[in-house]
Amino acid sequence: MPSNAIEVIDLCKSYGPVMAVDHVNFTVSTGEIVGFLGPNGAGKSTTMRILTTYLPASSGVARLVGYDVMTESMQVRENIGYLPESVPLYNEMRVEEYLTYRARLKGVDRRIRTQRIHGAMEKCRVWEVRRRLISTLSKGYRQRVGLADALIHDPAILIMDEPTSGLDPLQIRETLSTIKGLGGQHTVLLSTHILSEVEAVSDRVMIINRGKLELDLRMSDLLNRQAAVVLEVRGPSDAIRSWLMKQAGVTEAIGNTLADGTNEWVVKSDSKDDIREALAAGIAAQGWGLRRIDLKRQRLEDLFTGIVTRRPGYERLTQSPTVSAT
Ligand SMILES: Nc1ncnc2c1ncn2[C@@H]1O[C@H](COP(=O)(O)OP(=O)(O)OP(=O)(O)O)[C@@H](O)[C@H]1O
Repeated sequence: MPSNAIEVIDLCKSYGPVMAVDHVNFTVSTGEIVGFLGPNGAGKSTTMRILTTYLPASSGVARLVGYDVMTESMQVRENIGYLPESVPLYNEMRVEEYLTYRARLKGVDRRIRTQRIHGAMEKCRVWEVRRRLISTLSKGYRQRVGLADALIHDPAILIMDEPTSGLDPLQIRETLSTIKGLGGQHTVLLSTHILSEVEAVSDRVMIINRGKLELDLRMSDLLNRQAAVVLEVRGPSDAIRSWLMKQAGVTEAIGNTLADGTNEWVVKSDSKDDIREALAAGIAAQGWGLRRIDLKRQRLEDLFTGIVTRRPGYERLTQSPTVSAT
């Protein structure tokens, strides 16, 4: 199996004048769980529908486990499980009966069929409703039956479009824990609007906005990225600003005068080290009064809002098509 489960090169899709997917490049390594985020109309579903071979791209290349979505769509479908936002199920069938039907349709070998169906029902926690008519199931159980269906042929890649939409908080937690358990054995690409879901389950996050991939970042790197130090300092603001800007690692110092005349500073640094002690010592040595010093980590929500509303300082941060995700 290739080390990149998903490879997307310069992918474009236009609907008339609307560029729904605009020269998108990314790779996903085998076993990774990647959260695919974006505001409404960003191009998430279009990208996923191209990857799952339900929609042709206008140009560019997409390969899943090495198979091209345009020219090898059968092989792609054999290797993926797709959970669309609203799961199409046969209401008049019972859960196990439906999964047996789907396993047959997907060509799961008869000798291992029962084992696969039982395995998928256990993994997705639908064992207790296996004899129930699908029409009588709650939305959460229907979603899990859809997930069991997506898993039944043991696909290398799972693509899920808003898998928790419409679920209650307990069902969301259970679905997320099921998804997290799939990483390693399966490569997972999931789209969602809910940032905390991505933080909870993903190894990596990609943000698409107006068809363009704006961010592609490992969750572990997010923690180290652009930490800001918030300070409250009593002293001459011009002198404080120019002193702050001379300190090692400092890239930006934004001041704001508080009601009592003290200045609050948000200081950004590109250093991986915590610069608070050095700043505190330096401020004391200058004879200024330090009232507060906090480290503020950048959260996914800050990045998402910054990109979607195009705030300065939130530059595009993606891989080039030739750089591996590992
Ligand atoms: N069949 C279509 N015909 C014309 N335009 C379309 C079609 N499908 C999608 N679009 C447009 O393409 C853009 C991307 O849509 P897409 O559904 O991929 O976004 P999305 O990120 O999945 O949004 P949402 O989160 O709302 O589902 C939008 O501007 C949308 O209006």
